[in-house]
Amino acid sequence: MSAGKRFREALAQEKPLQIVGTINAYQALQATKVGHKAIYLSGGGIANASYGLPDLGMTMIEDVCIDVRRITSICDTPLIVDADTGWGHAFNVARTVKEFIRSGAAGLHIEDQVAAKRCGHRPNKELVSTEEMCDRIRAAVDAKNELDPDFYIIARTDAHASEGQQAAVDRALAYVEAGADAIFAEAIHTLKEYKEFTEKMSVPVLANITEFGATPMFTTEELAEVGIDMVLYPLSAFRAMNKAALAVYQELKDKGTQEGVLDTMQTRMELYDMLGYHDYEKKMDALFAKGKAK
Ligand SMILES: C[C@](O)(C(=O)O)[C@H](CC(=O)O)C(=O)O
Ligand SMILES: [Mg+2]
Repeated sequence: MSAGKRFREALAQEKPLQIVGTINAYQALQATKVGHKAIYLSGGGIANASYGLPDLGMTMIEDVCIDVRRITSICDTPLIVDADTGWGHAFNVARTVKEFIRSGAAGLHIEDQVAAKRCGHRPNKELVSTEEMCDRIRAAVDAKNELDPDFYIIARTDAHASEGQQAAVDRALAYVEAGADAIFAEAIHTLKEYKEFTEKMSVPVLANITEFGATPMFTTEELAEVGIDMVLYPLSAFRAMNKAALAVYQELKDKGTQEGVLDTMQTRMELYDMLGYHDYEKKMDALFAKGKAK
């Protein structure tokens, strides 16, 4: 079953479908173990974690594909990937889609910002025209139909901040018309506004419940009531990991021992269990010369 198909099955099973950010392959395993049915690779997260850069459109397609492959090679949970602005004109967008599919992704979101993009929750975002964004979507749909027709194309509009709610809804309607499978309404402020989206769209709508941004932390229950189909938590675990790591570095520097932060750490056994370490070890002992010699 293609990754796109697996994502569509997950979407049919859970409403709203929680899509949780997994910054690397290990986190993908952890999210899956907990029972999450869909995972996400954040563009901001790749820029921050893999390159130490801000989320300002500085990473490129291959930078992203490297991280996509790392996750999909070890984890079957369908992965939605942040394609930012798609890295160029329509032909580039088509390549982006094909490379994502070849890398094992289940879907992507592509946004209507200019190439010099910003995080969706920061001021002064600039958008391309509705026509140019529709070209991006048409190119994406055309490309996925060649490789995986179930690959899921989510059109993100950042228009709410600069053009207002009505313009954002109008743009989203045009994006659906252009062939988007779903709409990502970015940086929305109220449940009422989400409801306007879900009532007007003939396709599923995604709410991005990222922390410390423009959108309050609405619960899945509240979002379900206004018809939201997918809820994204792009960087929640990443932010927590960062804070935990900083505390460990600080503790080592200050105290000369990690004793005081040991209870914040996953144990060796917990780590190994997640990785199936012991199964690998058994295989090693059974199959390979070095193991047999012991
Ligand atoms: C979803 C997002 O595009 C991402 O890259 O994860 C970001 C998330 C964030 O910065 O909190 C965005 O909303 O622009
Ligand atoms: Mg992003």
